[in-house]
Amino acid sequence: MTEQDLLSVEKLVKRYGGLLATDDLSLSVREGELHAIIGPNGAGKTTLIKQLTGEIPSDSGKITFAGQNLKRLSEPGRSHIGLARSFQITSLFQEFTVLENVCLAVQAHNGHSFRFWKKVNKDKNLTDPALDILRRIGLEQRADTAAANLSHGEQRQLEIAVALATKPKLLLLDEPMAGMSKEDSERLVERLIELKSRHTILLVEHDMDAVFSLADRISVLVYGRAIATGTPDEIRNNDDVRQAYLGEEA
Ligand SMILES: Nc1ncnc2c1ncn2[C@@H]1O[C@H](COP(=O)(O)OP(=O)(O)OP(=O)(O)O)[C@@H](O)[C@H]1O
Repeated sequence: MTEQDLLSVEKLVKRYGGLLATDDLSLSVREGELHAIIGPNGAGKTTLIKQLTGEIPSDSGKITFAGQNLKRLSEPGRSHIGLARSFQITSLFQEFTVLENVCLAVQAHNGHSFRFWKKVNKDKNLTDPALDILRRIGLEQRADTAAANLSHGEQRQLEIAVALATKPKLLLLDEPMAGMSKEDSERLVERLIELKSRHTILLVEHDMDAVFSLADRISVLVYGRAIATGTPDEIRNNDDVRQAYLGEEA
């Protein structure tokens, strides 16, 4: 671990019965970078994200985030110190508007309950930061639309907006482009280029065009191990990566 590292993963292990989903994995995310994790299906990307957030326990190894060992920290505790995963569509309040969803997340992060949800879109302490986030993610025109009436791509943007409401030090994005049209993906890439100037981001994504245009560094996971970490050019030209994963695509 170096001083630049916001997140450091050392010799992390997760077993599912006889299967090593995370196999002695070490990697780090530097403050300010967008670090992408790629790898074939079943490589262990989602498992790693879940270990980072605390959704599943690790069998061994160490995760250090912002100078703190995460071992004894619960999922909400990790979110509180700035580790935020973009929420899944299923966790959005579908009948509430876009603005209300983000206001509720701002309110929850400020430590208040959802009791007064009816008033959230009238409270400037909530609407000001929420509208700022919606502008950054490109959803401000949809502020008054019910989440249920958004397109798939817009719902994915709203998930990221909800995660941003927790003021994360590190934003974990697990396949944000999944299920999106090419146009929506390209639009989201533009937004992420803006977001990455203000946030450190760990991105798990199958869309290689998005990964190679966004990432400062890329780690390639195969069978739970990082076989390479480097800049997009280094990864493109790495023979092990080409053989194991990218083939002629790179
Ligand atoms: N709850 C579970 N119980 C048993 N095995 C699991 C469980 N979750 C994941 N696995 C296995 O762990 C390995 C890693 O899965 P994981 O979902 O982390 O991979 P992934 O890289 O995210 O894949 P994808 O790109 O398809 O999303 C796979 O072999 C998967 O079958």
